Amino acid sequence: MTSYARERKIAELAVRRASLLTDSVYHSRVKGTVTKEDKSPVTIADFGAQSVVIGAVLHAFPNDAVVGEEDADVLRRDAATRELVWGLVNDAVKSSPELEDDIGTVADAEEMMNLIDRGNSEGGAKGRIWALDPIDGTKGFLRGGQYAVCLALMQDGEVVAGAMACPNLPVDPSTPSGERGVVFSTVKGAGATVKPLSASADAEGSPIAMNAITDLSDASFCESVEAGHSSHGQQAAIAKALGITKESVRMDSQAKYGSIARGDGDVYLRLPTSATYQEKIWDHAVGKLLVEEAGGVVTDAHGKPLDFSKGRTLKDNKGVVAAAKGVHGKVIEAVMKELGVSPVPSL
Ligand SMILES: Nc1ncnc2c1ncn2[C@@H]1O[C@H](COP(=O)(O)O)[C@@H](OP(=O)(O)O)[C@H]1O
Ligand SMILES: [Mg+2]
Ligand SMILES: [Mg+2]
Ligand SMILES: [Mg+2]
Repeated sequence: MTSYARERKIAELAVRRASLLTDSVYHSRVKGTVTKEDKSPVTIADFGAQSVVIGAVLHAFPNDAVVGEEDADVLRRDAATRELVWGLVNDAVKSSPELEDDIGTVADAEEMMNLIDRGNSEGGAKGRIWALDPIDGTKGFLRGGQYAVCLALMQDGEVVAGAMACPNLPVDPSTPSGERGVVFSTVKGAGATVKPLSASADAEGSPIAMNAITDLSDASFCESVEAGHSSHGQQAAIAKALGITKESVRMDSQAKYGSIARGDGDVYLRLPTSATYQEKIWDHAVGKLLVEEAGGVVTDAHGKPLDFSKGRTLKDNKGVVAAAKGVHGKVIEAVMKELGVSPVPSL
């Protein structure tokens, strides 16, 4: 049994280095936004972060595969955008020379594009495969909301370790106007931790745990900001049926998983808005393990475990429901009722 301690450390260093890059773009006027074929946005920061993270992973584990959200097609065609991204990547690598032994460097723009394209694994049920979302919540990133740099390792189709940087999440949830920027990390069976992004790379994280609630009347739930990503209307109806009285907390990205994992909220609902959309593995891999390791349960809207072994998408699942162990069953019952489906026999 491997402890995945090194994988956890490398993942943390990788998302930290990438988040320096994304944070600099977040605070800059130039976001270099391009619209993808599916009409969703991607920015120079998404490309830069994908290159930095894959460079780090492959420096430490050259034989591993990566499923990354982005590819370098646009950068190969468009020299101006390529140069902008290369400037960011070069700065991020140069600003952390002490990390070179662990996570390497990126030599030039050509290597940068090749690294981005190494995220082309088809995923699957065999071997070591990393799932990477260089910026999860790109719309939030552009709007000035939450976003996250998300990385997880899957072994034979099961998520076993990962790290997630959330540069805009308050370090202390009770002081939202205070310092921002945290990094979560986790290994299956070893718990989950959080620490400020400002802490040194070697600093120990603090263990996190979900609120161990059994009664939902005092619970709070979170959901996407984007109404197109999950059904706000159905989620409101479910919350009402469960006796949840607090307003939903709307937040972009897998920061939602991090928030409930550290007890800022209790339930994350993501009910599909379309019958055909397939959730992407990189939108859920690290978040799911963080919640489980903090004492929660994560399934799809029908109560089925999320199956990461099916390729780049969770094609056998619909939606996501994450909640504390003591209430997850009740939440699923309410979801099924709202969706008009009968519960699976195991529940
Ligand atoms: N119709 C849809 N249903 C569910 N998720 C969707 C969607 N269209 C896009 N997404 C995903 O929603 C993610 C953001 O989730 P959230 O709304 O929780 O912030 C996006 O990640 P990116 O921002 O990495 O592209 C994208 O992959
Ligand atoms: Mg995207
Ligand atoms: Mg995403
Ligand atoms: Mg993304």
